[in-house]
Amino acid sequence: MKSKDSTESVEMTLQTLLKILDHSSDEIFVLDGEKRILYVNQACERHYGLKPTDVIGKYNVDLFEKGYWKPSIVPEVFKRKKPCYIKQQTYIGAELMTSAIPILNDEGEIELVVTTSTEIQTYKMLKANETDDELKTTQDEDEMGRFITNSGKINRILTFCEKVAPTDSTILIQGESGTGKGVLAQFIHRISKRKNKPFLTINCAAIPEELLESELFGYSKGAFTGANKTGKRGLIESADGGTVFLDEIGEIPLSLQAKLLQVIQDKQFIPIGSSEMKKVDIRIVAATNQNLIEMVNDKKFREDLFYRLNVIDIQLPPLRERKEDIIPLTYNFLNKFNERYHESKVISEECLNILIQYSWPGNVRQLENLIERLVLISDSVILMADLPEMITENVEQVTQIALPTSLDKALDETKRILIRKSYQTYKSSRKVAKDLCISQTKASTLIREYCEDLMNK
Ligand SMILES: Nc1ncnc2c1ncn2[C@@H]1O[C@H](COP(=O)(O)OP(=O)(O)OP(=O)(O)O)[C@@H](O)[C@H]1O
Repeated sequence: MKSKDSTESVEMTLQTLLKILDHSSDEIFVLDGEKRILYVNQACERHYGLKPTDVIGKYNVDLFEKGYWKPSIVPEVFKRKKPCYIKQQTYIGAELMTSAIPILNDEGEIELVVTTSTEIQTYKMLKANETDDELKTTQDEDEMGRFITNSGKINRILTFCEKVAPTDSTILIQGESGTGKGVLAQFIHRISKRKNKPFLTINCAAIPEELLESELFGYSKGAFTGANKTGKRGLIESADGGTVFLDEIGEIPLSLQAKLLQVIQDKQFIPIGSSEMKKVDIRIVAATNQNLIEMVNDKKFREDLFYRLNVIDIQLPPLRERKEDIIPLTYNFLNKFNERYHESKVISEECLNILIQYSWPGNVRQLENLIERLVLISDSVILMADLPEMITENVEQVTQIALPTSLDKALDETKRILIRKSYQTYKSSRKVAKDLCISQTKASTLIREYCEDLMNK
């Protein structure tokens, strides 16, 4: 009797087995002999910001070429047909120790490769002799210009940046606050031929008007009372050969705009108090969350400067218009703050669902700040209850799709959420149709079906 009980207790269904694999802290990744991905467990989401369903069935090389991880262990294991070990870095910031074990068939050909990846951070946290400073420097260097995204829109922008980065054209990045304009500027610098020269940033809104000129252009000795006796190089001169990122360019006073125009047009300027013209070789990337055209119309921004800055214009969409980025960014920040605070917090699926639904008025910066706070205040698993009310009160109740019981139900729920959100914003079937790229007839039918309670509000 006793032995039957114990046999029963170890009997496992496929579902139980999959559940066990999904709860492994390590990533398990299985390839077939054609290097196609047969299986990956949930850890995949933590490491690459991709759901297992986005990965299974794809060829390994296709994901590798998109840059989700580097380097690849697969060519080596297929070549050697022996277990291989490697250190990898994923594009959302996880560092992995990966082993790949080949399983051979009777002919000695590779039938399967089972790859297991462990986060190195777990070991780093145990290494008491490693100083915080050491950790931070390597991390900060790695992070510079890494633009985390899973969005088609952003990927098109990054491809465009790859085309324009090698030129010296001035670039204007427009987008709401916190969308990543600064990160994009660094990305452009990092892939340009100026990458080994300085990348210097100045926030035109953060420096008082009277100091901005000397910060940008510097001054000669004795230029004004209180000035440094030896004079001072400005940011533009210090960045010679590199890139100057002028953040919040809309705030630059009219009085300085002509001088900036001269730098862009003629690559030269005169420091305060000097009579000597200085030559510089810089590329300017500017950013703003203001409507510069309106400012030009209101005579607050010089038209000639606007056209000079706007040679290449990039519009960075807000986070609510690229919700596919929420998961990879969340895991990226989770990795970053877990490492910074020596924690190993994980996030629950219901919590992730709420983050996806929220509209993020403060964009990526708001998400980053929230994840930092959650890493500090939550227990080992970040739960919905840890989220601030401001977020939970402003999302649709979607917990029921966290674990959908069927594909139809999940699709129906997604449709309901999208249509209600769009209708609440636009209140017209024509605009909803445009917003969701469907016909107006279809929009009207869906509004009647899902938004009855909102129609007379
Ligand atoms: N795609 C991204 N990948 C990783 N981090 C990002 C990304 N986008 C933004 N961030 C992070 O979000 C924060 C805000 O980004 P950033 O300062 O570049 O935004 P911004 O649009 O320049 O904001 P502002 O207009 O207020 O200056 C930064 O800490 C940045 O590291």
